Amino acid sequence: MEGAKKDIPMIKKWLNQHHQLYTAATRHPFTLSIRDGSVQLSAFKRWLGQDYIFVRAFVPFVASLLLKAWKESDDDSDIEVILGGVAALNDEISWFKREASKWNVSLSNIVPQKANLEYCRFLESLMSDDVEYTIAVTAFWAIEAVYQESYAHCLADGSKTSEELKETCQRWGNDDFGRYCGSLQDIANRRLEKSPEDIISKAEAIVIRVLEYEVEFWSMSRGEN
Ligand SMILES: Cc1ncc(CNC=O)c(N)n1
Repeated sequence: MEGAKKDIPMIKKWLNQHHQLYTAATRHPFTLSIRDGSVQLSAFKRWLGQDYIFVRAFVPFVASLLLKAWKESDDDSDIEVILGGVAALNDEISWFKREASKWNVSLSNIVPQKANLEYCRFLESLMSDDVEYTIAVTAFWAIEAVYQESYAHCLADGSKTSEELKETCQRWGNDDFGRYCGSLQDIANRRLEKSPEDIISKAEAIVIRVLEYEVEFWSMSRGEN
């Protein structure tokens, strides 16, 4: 395990090892249906309302991550990258409100579904002071990367995404968001490289859980659970 393998960034190794699960999250039937134009409006609206709830819970998670970065990071630029994520979320919340009114979705009386509640509870567990910065920033990368990959694919060659859903896909599928996810991946890899084995395996387990929660979230949007 020492030597040759050391030069391969940790996240790259994990994405190879867990390729099937990563593909399940980033090429899910829900986003594939957006891409091929067959998505049901009811499913899209369900996703929109549920994701608004998720994003509201994501804000305090990112705030807790900022705090961890400030206390534990060895590189000042981490704060700036994460702060970019906060700025995007600020925009995103306004966008959800506009998009919801466009589709006649009421955001005030949405009942969070089981998969969403469980994912939000997981986020909350990561906000604890006991969770190391390295673990939390790796989880953050995974959460953002699934949306980036999923929605970029809806805009890539051969997509038949309807005009009215392109803006949604752009939100996470645009090149800036892609570069931002790349910066998060670099941060996570840099931290993991300096981490002891127990932190590395904890981070890997967390990434797997994020991917599983994302799969469940997409399936929930299709009304499957
Ligand atoms: C369920 C889920 N996962 C990731 C994201 C993307 N991050 C922030 O918007 C999201 N909106 N929803």
